[in-house]
Amino acid sequence: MQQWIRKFDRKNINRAARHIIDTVMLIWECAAGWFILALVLVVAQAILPLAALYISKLVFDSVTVAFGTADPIAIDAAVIGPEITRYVVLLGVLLLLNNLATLALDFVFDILSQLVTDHIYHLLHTKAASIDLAFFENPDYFNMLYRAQDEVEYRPAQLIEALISMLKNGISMVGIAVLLVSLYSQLIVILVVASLPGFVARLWYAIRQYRWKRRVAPIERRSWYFNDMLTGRANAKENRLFGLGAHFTEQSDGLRSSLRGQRIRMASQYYFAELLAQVSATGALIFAFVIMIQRALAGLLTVGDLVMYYTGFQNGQAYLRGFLGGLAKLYENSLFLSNLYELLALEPKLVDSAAPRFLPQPIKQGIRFDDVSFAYGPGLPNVLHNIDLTIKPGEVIALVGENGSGKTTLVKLLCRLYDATSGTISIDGTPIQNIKLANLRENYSVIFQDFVQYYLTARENIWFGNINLPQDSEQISLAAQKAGVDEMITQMRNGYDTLLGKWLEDGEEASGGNWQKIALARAFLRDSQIIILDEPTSAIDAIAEEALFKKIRELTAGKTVILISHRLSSVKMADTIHVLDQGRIIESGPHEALMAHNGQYARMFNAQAQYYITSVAN
Ligand SMILES: Nc1ncnc2c1ncn2[C@@H]1O[C@H](COP(=O)(O)OP(=O)(O)OP(=O)(O)O)[C@@H](O)[C@H]1O
Repeated sequence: MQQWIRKFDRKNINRAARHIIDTVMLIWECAAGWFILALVLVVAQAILPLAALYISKLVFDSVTVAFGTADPIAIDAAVIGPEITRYVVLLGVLLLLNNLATLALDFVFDILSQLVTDHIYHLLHTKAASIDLAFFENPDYFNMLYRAQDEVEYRPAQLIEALISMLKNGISMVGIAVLLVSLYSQLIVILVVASLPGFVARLWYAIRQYRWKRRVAPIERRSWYFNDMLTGRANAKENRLFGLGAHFTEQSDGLRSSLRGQRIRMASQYYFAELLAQVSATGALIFAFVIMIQRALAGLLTVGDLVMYYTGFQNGQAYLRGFLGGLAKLYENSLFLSNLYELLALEPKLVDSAAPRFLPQPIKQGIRFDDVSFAYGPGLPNVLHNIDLTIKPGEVIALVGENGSGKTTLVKLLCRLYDATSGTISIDGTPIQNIKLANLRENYSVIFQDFVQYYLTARENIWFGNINLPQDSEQISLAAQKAGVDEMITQMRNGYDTLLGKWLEDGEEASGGNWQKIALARAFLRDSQIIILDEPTSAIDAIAEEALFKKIRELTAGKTVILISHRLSSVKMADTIHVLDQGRIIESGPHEALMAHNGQYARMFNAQAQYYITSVAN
C-alpha cells in the first residue's frame, strides 16, 4: 500500500491534471460546438432521472393513499384518478426525455470522439513531418511514437467518456446526497466509504497498466515487427525462399504469449480487487436498507419514501461508482495521453538562425567543407574526420569509397539533415546554419539510394520533385524523358495516371530499375542549383547507366552535381573524384590524375576493370 501511495504521488497528480486540462483544451479547439452540446445533454441526463425518482415517489404515495380510502375492488384500471394519471404521464415524459438525452449524448459522443481522434492524428502527422531526421534513426523515438499511436484510436474517446460520466454522475450524486442527508446524514458516509475500495482498485490498476505499457513498448514493437515481416510484401519472397515463415511465426508466438501472460496476471489482480469492492458495496446497501426499514417501522417514512430512499441509495451507489470510476478513467487516460504529449513536445533541433539568409542565385563561389567532423550522436565515434572539400559552381564531382566510408553521411550534412559536430559547411561563404532551412533545401535535388516508391500515380511520383508546378505540367514528361522512363510510363494502361505498385487496387508494378528511373525523373524535375545523386543507378542496367552518366552534364545543364557510385567506370567523367576511406578524404582529382597517382582509386578502378575484362573473356 505504501509503495502504491508513493507511486500515486503529487507529481503524477499534477501531470494528470495538466493533461486533463490540455485535453479539454484540445477538445475545445477542434469541436467546441459539439462539446457544449454534450455538456447540455449531460446536465439533462443528470437531472432527469432525479426528477423521475421524485415523481415515482409521488405515484407510490398517491397509490398508498388511494389504497387507504377506496374500495380496492372498485378501483378500475381505466379510472386511476386525475392526480395519479398526471404523475404517471409526467413520469413517462421524463423517462422518454431521459432516453432521448442518452441517445443524443451517445451520438454526440461518437462525433466528438472521431473529431478529437482525427485532430490528434493531424497533430501527430504535423509533428512527425517537422522533426529532425535524427529522431527517425533512434529507437527511443519509435517507442515513443508507438506508445502515442497505439492509444490514439481510443484514448481520447475514453477520456471524453470519462469526463462525461464524471459530470453526469457528479450532478446526479449531489441530488441523491441531498435526498439521503434529509433522511439520515450518516447514509452519505456509508455510501462514500463503501465506494472507495472500487475507486482505489481502479486507480491502482490504471497506474500499473500505464507503467507496464511503457515498459513493454519495445517488446510489443518487436512483436509487430514480426507481424509485418510475416504479413507484409517486402519479406514475402525471402520468407518463402529461405523458409523463414515458421521461424518468424514462432518468434511472434513467443512474444505474444509472454505479453499475454503478463496481461492476464495484471487483469486477475484487478478483478480480485474489483470483487472486494463489490462485496463492500453490497454490504453497504443491505446495511442502509436495514436503517431505512427501521425508520419506516417507526412511522417516520411512508412506503413511497421507503421505495424512493432505497432506490435513491442504490442509484447513489451507481452514481458514485460512475463518478469515481470516471475520475479513475480520467486519470488513467490522462496518463496514457502523456505519451502523446511527450511526442508533441518534441522540437526540431535544426532550426533557422535568428536572421537567416537566402542562397544567392546563382551560387558564385561554391560549397566548402572546412575541417568538418561528425558523429551520429553523443558517445558515438566520428564517422567523418576533418573533411576539407571545395565544390565549384557547375562542377560535377563524384564521391567514391568502400561501404561505410561516409559518402552518404557527407551528403546528409550538406543537406542539413544533421549539423556537423565540428567544422563548417558554407555556400558562397555563408555557413549553412545561417541559410533559411526551407530555402537551402529548395536548392537541392536529392535522390538517396533508399529512395521512396510512392504507391501513387506515375505523375505524382515525379511531380513530388517540385510540387510548386501544376500536376499536368509538361515538365513532368520532360523529366521522365531525361531519366529514360517516359516510354515505359506512356506504355502503361493509364500512362502517367497509372497507379504504381501493388499496394492499392489497379496498381501496376514497375521493375526495380524503372522505379529508380522514376525517382531520377523526380530529381530532374526540381529546378535546383545543386543535384545530389546517391547511387542513382544501382538498379539500372549498365547500358542505361552508361548513357545517363555520359549525358549528365547535358541533363543537369550547368548545375552543381554530386554523384555517389560504386561503379567507377560510370563516374570517371566527373571533374573531380574524391575518394573516402573510413571517414577521411584520402585522394582527390580527375580520373586520369588519380589513375596516374596509382593509389586507392586506381586499385579500385583496376579491380573493377579486371572483373569486366574477365567477364568478357569468359
Ligand atoms: N543513422 C546512423 N546512426 C549511426 N551510425 C550511422 C547512421 N548512418 C550511418 N551510420 C554509420 O556511419 C558510417 C558511414 O555510413 P554512410 O552511410 O555514410 O557510408 P557510405 O559510404 O555511404 O556507405 P555505402 O557505400 O554502404 O552506402 C557507417 O559506419 C555507418 O554505420
